[in-house]
Amino acid sequence: MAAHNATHAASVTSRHAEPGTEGARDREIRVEQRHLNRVYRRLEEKIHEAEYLMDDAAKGGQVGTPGALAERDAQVFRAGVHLNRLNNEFEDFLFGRIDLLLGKDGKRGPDGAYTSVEPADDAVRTDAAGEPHADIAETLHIGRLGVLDAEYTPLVIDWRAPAAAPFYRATPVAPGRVVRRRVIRSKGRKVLSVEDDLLRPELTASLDGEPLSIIGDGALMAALGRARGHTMRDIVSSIQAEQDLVIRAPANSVTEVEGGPGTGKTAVALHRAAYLLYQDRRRYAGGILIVSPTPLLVAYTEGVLPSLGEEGQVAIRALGSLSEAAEPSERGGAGGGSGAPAYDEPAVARVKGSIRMAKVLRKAARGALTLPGPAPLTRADEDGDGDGDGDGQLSFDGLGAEGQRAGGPPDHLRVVAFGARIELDAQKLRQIRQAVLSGTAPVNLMRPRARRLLLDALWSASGGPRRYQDPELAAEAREAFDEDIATETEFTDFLTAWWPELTPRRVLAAMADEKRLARWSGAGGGGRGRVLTQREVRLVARSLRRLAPDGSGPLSVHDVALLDELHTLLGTPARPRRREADPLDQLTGLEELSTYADRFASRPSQAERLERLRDEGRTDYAHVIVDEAQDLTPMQWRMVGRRGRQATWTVVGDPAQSSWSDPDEAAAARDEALGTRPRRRFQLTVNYRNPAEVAELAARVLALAMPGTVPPTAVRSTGLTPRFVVLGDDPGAVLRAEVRRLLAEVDGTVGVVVAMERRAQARVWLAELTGDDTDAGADVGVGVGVGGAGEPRGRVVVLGSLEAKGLEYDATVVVSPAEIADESPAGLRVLYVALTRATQQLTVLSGERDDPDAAGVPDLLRD
Ligand SMILES: Nc1ncnc2c1ncn2[C@@H]1O[C@H](COP(=O)(O)OP(=O)(O)OP(=O)(O)O)[C@@H](O)[C@H]1O
Repeated sequence: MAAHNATHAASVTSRHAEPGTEGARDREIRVEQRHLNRVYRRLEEKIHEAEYLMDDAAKGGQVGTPGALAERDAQVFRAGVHLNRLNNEFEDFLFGRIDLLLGKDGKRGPDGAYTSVEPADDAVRTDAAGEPHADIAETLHIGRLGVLDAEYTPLVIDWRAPAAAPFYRATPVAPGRVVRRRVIRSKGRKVLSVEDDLLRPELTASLDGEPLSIIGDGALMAALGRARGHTMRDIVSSIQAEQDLVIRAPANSVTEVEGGPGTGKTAVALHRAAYLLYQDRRRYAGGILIVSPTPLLVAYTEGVLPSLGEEGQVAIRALGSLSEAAEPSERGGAGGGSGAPAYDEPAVARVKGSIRMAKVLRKAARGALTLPGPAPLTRADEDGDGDGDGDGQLSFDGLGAEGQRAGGPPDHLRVVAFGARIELDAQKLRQIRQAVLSGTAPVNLMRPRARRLLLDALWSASGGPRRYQDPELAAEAREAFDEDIATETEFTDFLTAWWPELTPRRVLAAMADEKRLARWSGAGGGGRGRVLTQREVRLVARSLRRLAPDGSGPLSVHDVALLDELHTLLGTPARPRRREADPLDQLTGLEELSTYADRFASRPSQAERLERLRDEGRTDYAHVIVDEAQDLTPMQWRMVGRRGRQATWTVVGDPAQSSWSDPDEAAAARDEALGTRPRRRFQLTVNYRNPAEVAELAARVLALAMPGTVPPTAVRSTGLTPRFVVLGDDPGAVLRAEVRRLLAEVDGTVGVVVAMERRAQARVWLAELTGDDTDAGADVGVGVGVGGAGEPRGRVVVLGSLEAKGLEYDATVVVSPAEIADESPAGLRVLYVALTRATQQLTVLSGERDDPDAAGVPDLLRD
């Protein structure tokens, strides 16, 4: 067995020899290299084993008893998963090591490591001169996956295993058994460097008879100082104690995490997903949803889970892509567009996000049954061309001619049954509709009830009930009557037009009509009970004019929550399943002849399964993680809440960064979504992103935005105070010069944050640096101006203030704080977000509106 996990006997008295010298460093790197070599040799053995198993299983899969085949099936699956994971080339596969004192009770866990957190009473001895000494009893290496040697001794402990927790939790104040914590940086199979933290500086410790070396100043600072790219890195080698508590918190009920900018909330949320999967893979595989505010943040963070070995297990979705109701509908016409490229101004967003919209939509979903053309989809339209050519022209043999002429639903039903004419007039039809709508079922699912009530009414009108005294005879006659009428195309066509199948997009588009929306929001009567004011009605209706009548067209992120609500209110009628016709199938049951190996080969990958779940409109996730939770509007909370009715939750956010103007309304909707589940609250207090100089400036805005809120403590300082520059007469040139200067100063990215309304202009100003040729007049949608690879293209990003959420850049230029602050009632908090994006340097550019002083410091940022 390897020495790395052995109990070391020798005792040593000297303190750390040659601490931090090159000789000691090289020696320690060689030590770790030897261990890494062993790990890779073992991984290669495992890969060969897995390949052999797969091969063997494929050959043997066609014979054997059902039990043996099922067992073989399971083996193959396990081997496949293992092989897949081992084949992933991880950078920093092995990244940590802890050297520990003997555990209190000497017990070991299933992974071979001592389980006790506290050291044994005799782990530390005192020499004659009163100096404490200790022997390192156990050394554990920590990595992205657990690796055991042939004797089941851990070569690497999975970072999520209980035995790895001391690597993250130990502090000099509460070191437990940890004497030395080491972060190992490697690339591929080569160890590049080691950085140590000494957690028991009071001890003289020895390992295998040698003094314990301490190299470097700790890994955290090294990690924080590195240049940023366009994707987030995992923090697995330097998770801090307060973060680790959140990551490993038990997943029952709701885990709420608050913390200021840069405290690692997003990082913690992602690592928590990986931890939960490790903890209980069966429960969580494919069933964790991470909700992010913007597609930019999704793109920024989606590489983290694969780097933690969790590819395809977790769905990360932007709020604008969460609802299938926003997908271009199969039958609802072309040009639907997915995602959320349109932008709603704050005043519009405020109304669309408000909980009051739930009431409006309830009315809209019902009111839309009487919409005029272009008509709803009907059977005549099931050719899928979506042109509605059958609608409005349905001929009911004189049925409802008036309604048809007006382009609305028929208001008149006339049928011939048992040789007699029977009619239902507009008033009767209205009554029936109201009776149906008094139910609570989704509107599209009410059609069967509507059909039944129509038949009841026709039966009554035919005089049927009066004609038969004998109940049995009456029942028989009624059955025959129903069958007669219900099979008439006149009747079925009438029903399709009178109770059309509505799509969420079509109903949303119908809200672009101001008068109609006023009716649906009770604003027509100018008084009591109205849900939206006339002004709000106008704002919403105007914003929806970008949609075609069938609802195709660009959506804003706020529209998506409305569509999702409508989807719930309308429901999807069950359709008969289409089955690929294969006559042999039914005759012989041939599909049973496929082998287990065949079925394994055609087994969908995790990613495919996840995609399929999404296509099926999965709404029952086992765990939902909400990032930037402070920004969800009440309507978005309802949408997210529907995806986690039975779930446990992790909710991370920072109220001080909220761009939503009515926090109380959002809090109520959040409570509704999370239900009465008990909550566990955590607070993160250290800012790992911003240097102290940047954090100090941002704190001035925080004091204005949320007086009394304590900002997180910045963990490092760069000595570079923020720069202030006045935009002057040629703002484009000033901005370009500043961006060029910063590109020369930092190795990584430069983010330029402007007011939402200024995005197009800023893109033009910076086109020569970003390689973006969008013209100024265009609606820039999600507005990223990232060019291709190379210098400086690909390093400069232009963002609207609301898009900067969650992102970070080596250097940030914030253009006109006043413009950003004035854009919405939550503008100061949005400005706070903009000012907290930089990891190295910050420049603030001021226009006239900022009222800069002689040093160029804008009014809002002065002391
Ligand atoms: N323990 C850590 N070790 C190394 N880097 C860390 C650690 N914790 C956080 N960071 C880094 O700090 C930066 C900020 O982290 P993150 O984006 O998760 O913070 P946040 O709280 O979500 O910020 P915001 O509220 O502004 O979105 C990231 O670059 C992250 O990698």
